[in-house]
Amino acid sequence: MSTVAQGQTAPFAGTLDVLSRILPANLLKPRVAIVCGSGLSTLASSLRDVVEVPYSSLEGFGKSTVEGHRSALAFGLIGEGKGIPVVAMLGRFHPYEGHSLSTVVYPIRVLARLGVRDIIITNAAGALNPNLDVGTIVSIQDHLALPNLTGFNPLLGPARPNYPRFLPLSTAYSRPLRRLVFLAAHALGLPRDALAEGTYAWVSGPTYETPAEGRYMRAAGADVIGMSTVPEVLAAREEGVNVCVLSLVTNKVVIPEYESVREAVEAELAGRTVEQAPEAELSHEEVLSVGQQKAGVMKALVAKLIELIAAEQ
Ligand SMILES: O=P(O)(O)O[C@@H]1C[C@H](O)[C@@H](CO)O1
Ligand code: HPA
Repeated sequence: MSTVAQGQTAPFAGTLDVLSRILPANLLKPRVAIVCGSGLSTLASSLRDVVEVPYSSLEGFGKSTVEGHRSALAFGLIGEGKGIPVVAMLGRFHPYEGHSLSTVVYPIRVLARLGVRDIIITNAAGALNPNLDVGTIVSIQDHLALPNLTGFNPLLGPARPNYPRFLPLSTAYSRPLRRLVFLAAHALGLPRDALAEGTYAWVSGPTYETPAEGRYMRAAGADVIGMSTVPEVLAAREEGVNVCVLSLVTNKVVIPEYESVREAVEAELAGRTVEQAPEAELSHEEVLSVGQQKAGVMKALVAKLIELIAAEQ
């Protein structure tokens, strides 16, 4: 198995050939794709007649090395009767794992070549917006990607025939799909505050934000923050696939008010005590455990959304 270096010709023909030999005809042309975020692989348990294909058998695919991410594609059906053919990525690649941006987005380009028209990209994210509680699902309507703006963008490279040189992103997050997300939540009877709308900030990780960085991204207009998704969105849009992103809030980003230690020490020396907020630290274990606990609602929402997408055809 080799991954895709920046600027290298991608091995699509080999990857598609392997899939065409493994998959039965009714699963070979998935209509919708799901990308499962951290702790969210169970989203694929809505699928029936599943055929799993390990990434290790697909040329160009990397290996997910992050806990909470598996390394396989799951092909299956959702819904009654003949069912809707769906493919789920049980694990994604992040640049912080050492993968090139070309490897990060390679599976998205393969899914587009299989015929996927709509992609539902999920992730675990921290809330910057203080009104968002842990467990809330945020339907993403826009993004803020400092890495893209400063030269870390998966679309960098020579112009290619049949691809736009300058991809517009003002409508990257499909309004028709966002409408269906809210209709799906309604159909499931979810409480109003279970689903919000907002802007996703992409950071490279693997460090979590400092308080100052959290304040900065919030002031810049982001509601949630995470280390994935945006490269996949760009590749999907470049391939002409409609994009829906759902973020599960797994934690509130630690943004304490600025606290002066000097004032605390001066108060202490003067015999006064000053209340200081307890210090808190985020861990990936916390992200995963919240993701796993709250995956049920996300799973129901994604399955209902796919049914509504199919019904609109
Ligand atoms: O793959 P996602 O974006 O769901 O994973 C999030 C971001 C980091 O990879 C990790 C941090 O805990 O979870
Ligand atoms: N910051 C960045 N990435 C994340 C977070 C966070 O708070 N939570 C889950 N992924």
